[in-house]
Amino acid sequence: MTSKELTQQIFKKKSFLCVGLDTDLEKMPTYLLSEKDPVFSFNKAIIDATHEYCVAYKPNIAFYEAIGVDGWKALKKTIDYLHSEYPEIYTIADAKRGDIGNTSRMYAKAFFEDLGFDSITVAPYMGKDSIEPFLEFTNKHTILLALTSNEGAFDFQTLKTEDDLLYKKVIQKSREWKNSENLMYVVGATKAEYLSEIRKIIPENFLLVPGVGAQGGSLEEVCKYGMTKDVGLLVNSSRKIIYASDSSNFAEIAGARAEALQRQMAVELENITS
Ligand SMILES: O=c1ccn([C@@H]2O[C@H](COP(=O)(O)O)[C@@H](O)[C@H]2O)c(=O)[nH]1
Repeated sequence: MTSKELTQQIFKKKSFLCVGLDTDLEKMPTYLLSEKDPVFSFNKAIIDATHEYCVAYKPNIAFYEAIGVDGWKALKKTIDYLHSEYPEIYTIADAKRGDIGNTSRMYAKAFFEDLGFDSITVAPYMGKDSIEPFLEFTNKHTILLALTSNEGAFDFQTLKTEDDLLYKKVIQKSREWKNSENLMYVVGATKAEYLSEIRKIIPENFLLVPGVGAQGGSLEEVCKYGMTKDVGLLVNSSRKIIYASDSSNFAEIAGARAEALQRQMAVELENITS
């Protein structure tokens, strides 16, 4: 999916919500555990109940890898289900990959070609040749970790270099890479006050913003500092939506949580269209 098509979906659905599919056998309703594929059953129920209110889903690959082959099968079934039932939905593999170029190319093939995700998150630490293999893919996005939502982001990302903070250097440098128009960036909602500075460097790129919900980030602050005239935001919430309840109507309650966030987003979108 292109950025333009994603923006069209955002205005159509009045939502820039991304629902995180961080599916954990220990957190889902226990009655699902007797199903043949509990991870897929849970994901399907969440997707069916929330798809009206969001434009993207972001399975975090760690949750699938953690349960081995069954996890990979459930991930594949989930992405195939999205492609067949809701092809207008944007998909993000939150995999945080990146390696020497030869290996990065294999990661890119796995997530873009085999699984068919629209985008993947990558770590910038290994530099240009570790990211460019991902950027070669047409109509696919590579989402670079810029300023993450966790406390440890301050260990390295905000270190002063001779001319700028490290995370800003990462963003600036990435703009020189081949096919850099295919880049998006991760900026944590818990770091919303940094967004105006970030927008000075990348006024137009999409930002994937995790951290609203369980991590306490504010949607209003993210919009105030990070929203562009074309929106330019995908705001993710995982646990607060998918584990809103562990009763038999968990999906309905997740749907209500997603709808509540979508309504706040519709108000924010009014501000840029009126
Ligand atoms: O900076 C980052 C980068 C990625 N994440 C991921 O997003 C979700 C957030 O989940 P919540 O339950 O809404 O807190 C999760 O998959 C993280 O690994 C992030 O939080 N921060």
